[in-house]
Amino acid sequence: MSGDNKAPARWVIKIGSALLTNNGQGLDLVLMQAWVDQMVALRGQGIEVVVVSSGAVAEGMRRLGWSSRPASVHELQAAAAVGQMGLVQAWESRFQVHGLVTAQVLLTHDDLSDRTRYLNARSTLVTLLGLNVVPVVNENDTVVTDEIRFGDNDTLAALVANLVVADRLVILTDQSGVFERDPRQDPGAPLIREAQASDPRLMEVAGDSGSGLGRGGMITKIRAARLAARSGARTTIASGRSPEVLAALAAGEAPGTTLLPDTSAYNARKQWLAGHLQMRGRLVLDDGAVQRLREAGSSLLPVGVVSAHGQFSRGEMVACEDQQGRRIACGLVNYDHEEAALICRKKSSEIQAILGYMNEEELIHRDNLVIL
Ligand SMILES: Nc1ncnc2c1ncn2[C@@H]1O[C@H](COP(=O)(O)OP(=O)(O)O)[C@@H](O)[C@H]1O
Ligand SMILES: N[C@@H](CCC(=O)OP(=O)(O)O)C(=O)O
Repeated sequence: MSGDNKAPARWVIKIGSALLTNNGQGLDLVLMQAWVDQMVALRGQGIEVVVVSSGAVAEGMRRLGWSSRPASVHELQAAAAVGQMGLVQAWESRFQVHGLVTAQVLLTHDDLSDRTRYLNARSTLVTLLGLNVVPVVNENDTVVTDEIRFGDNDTLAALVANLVVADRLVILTDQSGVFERDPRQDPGAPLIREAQASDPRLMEVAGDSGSGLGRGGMITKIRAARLAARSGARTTIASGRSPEVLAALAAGEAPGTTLLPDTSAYNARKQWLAGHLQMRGRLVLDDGAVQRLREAGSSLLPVGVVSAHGQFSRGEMVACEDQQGRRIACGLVNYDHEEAALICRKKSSEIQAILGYMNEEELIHRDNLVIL
């Protein structure tokens, strides 16, 4: 089993309110188009993109002619409902320039804490990515109550990064990154270029939101980096106004502040996978496949799979067993149960002819496989 192609990289890109709405003056359509152009280029390089877009409340306030953030939850929710229309219209039309379709995904805390809803949210997002659609995520502000709200989209973006097991979380904001002191108070403060996400000093330098529009400030961004690190994602906090910031990241440059997971991204992701997703089915492997998985750390190709059991969708967790029923590994599968049944024992070069399309040449890529 070799499967040497890299699994598609996956980035979650979060854009904050002040940045997106030009400090509350209205959606910055020029900047949005610039990010969209770069995201489309990322996709051309094999990087799947999920957008987490704030700005519903800020845009709703502007549309309703409110100059200060209302105190009552109901008014905030009303503003979010108005503003969300503007947000999704703007994203959809910017991506349409490139012939791409977007999808609105509104999530609440319950969606990510309940096991079944978590897996449904995951399947939907992974399916959308498989369909070449760009998901645009926000909190479902109109139905959340204070006790159950994420409150800030930094946390939501990190949980989405966990959900889709992203490689990278990019938080675009109105500052160039994390500074040693809030640059709104001290414009001379030096920029922190790189740190471990877990570094306790970060919590000391990070302050609240200085814009009055965003909710989180730097504290929630650092916490988000820690959450994202659990599933192996590195986080970049950078200025969304810096030209070509996403393209620079894709080119291997490090604009802004990079916050790294403690263990290698690979190990963190594997540990997280092992503990956080429910098994939805089983693949029975032949002896050769068992040996390649254990000894060579290879991907699982369909040719080494004898049979598929259970009702799993693409992107869900399945167990890999030997023919005596011993569990060897588990991992995120690239095909659903019907497709898997059709391609078992077949060479990857035959997938296209059998299914009429090919997602990936492996059933489970080694990056998404945990050997037990
Ligand atoms: N150490 C720090 N480095 C950079 N910005 C900081 C820091 N501490 C606090 N901030 C504030 O965080 C703000 C960004 O957070 P926020 O307004 O919530 O943005 P967003 O809307 O992008 O989520 C910055 O404008 C800045 O005033
Ligand atoms: N769901 C809210 C998100 C508010 C929020 O977290 O804003 P930010 O701190 O700018 O990312 C909205 O769309 O207004």
